[in-house]
Amino acid sequence: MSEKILLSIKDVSTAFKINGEYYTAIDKVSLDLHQDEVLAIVGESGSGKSTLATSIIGLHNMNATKINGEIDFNGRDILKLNESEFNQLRGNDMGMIFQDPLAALNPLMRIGDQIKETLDVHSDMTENQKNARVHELIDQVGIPNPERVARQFPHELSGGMRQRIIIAIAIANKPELIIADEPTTALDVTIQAQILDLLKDIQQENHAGIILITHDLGVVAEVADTVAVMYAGEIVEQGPVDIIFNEPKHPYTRSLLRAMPTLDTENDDLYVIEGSVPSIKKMDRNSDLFAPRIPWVPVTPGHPEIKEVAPGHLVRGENWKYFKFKDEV
Ligand SMILES: Nc1ncnc2c1ncn2[C@@H]1O[C@H](COP(=O)(O)OP(=O)(O)OP(=O)(O)O)[C@@H](O)[C@H]1O
Repeated sequence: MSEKILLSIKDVSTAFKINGEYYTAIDKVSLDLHQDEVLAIVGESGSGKSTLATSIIGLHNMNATKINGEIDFNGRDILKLNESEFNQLRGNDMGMIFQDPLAALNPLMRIGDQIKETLDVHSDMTENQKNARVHELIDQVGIPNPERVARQFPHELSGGMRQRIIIAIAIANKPELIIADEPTTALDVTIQAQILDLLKDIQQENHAGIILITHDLGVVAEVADTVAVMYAGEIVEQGPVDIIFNEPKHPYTRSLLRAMPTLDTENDDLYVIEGSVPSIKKMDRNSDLFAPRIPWVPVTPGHPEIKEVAPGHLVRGENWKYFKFKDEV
């Protein structure tokens, strides 16, 4: 992992307008991403992972969204860019990979033309150079017979192949930052592993920084360098991947890890975290938002702050110091 900080997110909060009122979906999130780093953002559904991603890539309807804070990307505060500057940045410097490749591809357009569209920002490339680059990209994401595939339509490819095409589009302009939101969730397990290997290869070849959003800790273990655990729109723990897996501190991180299926766990032995992530309308931001899900632990009043407990390892609040699972009490 390089020393160079590519993306620095400082105190970013995003609120959505619902029936005329704003509700906070992410609250004062701060993170750094280095060049060559794969940062995984984990948490259950509704914890704010996608909202963080879409806040970085500027994909919100600003009539109904308020974003505060600072997002510094290569020295520019991207929250201050106008729409056309943002579009330029997205096409060139940031690549995005989403969960559902079918939704992201145009069903009526040939694969090659869809990849080529991304290259159109380069007015200096000739048509032949673009075609050659399209074939090179299809080859780079591990699809055999690129000339033939370039002429095909999305429905002619399998789900795994389509996700490879999305990755080809995302890396077409060699972006420095790639944001992948649940890139393997829709795929079966063997294909998942191949796509993760591919992401890892690309990160090594292109020296990109990758933000990988997932609810799957198996995916995290496979590819991440660092991890940020989100709950109810906040980071509750953050650190290098081996620390998060081997010395997790926050009760939420420990619960997620305990709930993680392993090869030797029988399905009915799986730990279940009580309750669910509250809706943004019901979050009391003056409290410990995870506390209601561990009701046997005494509640500390007020809102817990995040603190560094060891170099590069941050944990929110103090109750991790005496937290025990219910069956250990
Ligand atoms: N456009 C929106 N308008 C109103 N509320 C929203 C909007 N987008 C997300 N939310 C709410 O913000 C909270 C965080 O959602 P978000 O999708 O970021 O979570 P997530 O961790 O990515 O979950 P998932 O894995 O299900 O996508 C949820 O309570 C969600 O209902």
